[in-house]
Amino acid sequence: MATPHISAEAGDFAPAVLMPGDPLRAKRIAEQIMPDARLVNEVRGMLAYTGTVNGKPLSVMGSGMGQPSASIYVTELFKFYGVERVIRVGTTGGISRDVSVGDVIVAMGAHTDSNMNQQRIPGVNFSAVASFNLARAAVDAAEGADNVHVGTIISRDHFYLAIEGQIQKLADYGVLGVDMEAAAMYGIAAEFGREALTVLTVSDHLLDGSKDMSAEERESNFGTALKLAIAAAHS
Ligand SMILES: O=P(O)(O)O[C@H]1O[C@H](CO)[C@@H](O)[C@H]1O
Ligand SMILES: O=c1cc[nH]c(=O)[nH]1
Repeated sequence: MATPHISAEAGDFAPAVLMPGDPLRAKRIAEQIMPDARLVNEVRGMLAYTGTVNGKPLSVMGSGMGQPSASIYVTELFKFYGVERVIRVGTTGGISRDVSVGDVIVAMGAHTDSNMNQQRIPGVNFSAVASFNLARAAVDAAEGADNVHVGTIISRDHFYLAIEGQIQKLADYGVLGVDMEAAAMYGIAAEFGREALTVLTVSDHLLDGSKDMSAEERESNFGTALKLAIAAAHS
């Protein structure tokens, strides 16, 4: 079997899939946590691996950047490969003054400026929320660490467009950070009755850029987020 974007065979994916935006980060994660990892997709360079962690099956696959790209892969994983859980493992720009570069955010809900979930239910502003069970497992695995925050983020379509006053207002509302995929992933999980969670490492801060990570650090500083994501995947 194959889909337009995934060439894996039926059964090639584990029930839980970790999804970083960058396919090369998927490769690094797979090599780091699964000595038995095997490549199951490379269509369009969107690398996916399946192996085991502590004897339990797990897959890792890139989602690409932005809600349309992530939506294609998450939909195909749920619809054609029987995947039950996706856990996004990504980077975020900090918004709240309570979060610092290097901290981790467990995203319970994702506001968005995108129209993707708006199209789902006529007349409804869809609430994009994480699986409570996955979030609880991730938070439990954090064991009260004070650099792990739980709350809302915003999934924006633009990476660069700055709208005057927007970030400050989001901070006023307690929004912890920004990414570009979570809201759509949560919407697709609701559509298919499956589970999704997003665990993000703060790579930069939109209100204070003095400690922002380098591009290289953004790709390698995700140890805590990975630990929480694996705990959620296997909960
Ligand atoms: O680090 P990843 O997972 O790619 O996540 C963030 O980084 C990308 C932008 O640089 C967007 O995909 C955003 O959501
Ligand atoms: O979407 C994102 C992700 C990381 N950092 C940002 O500033 N924005």
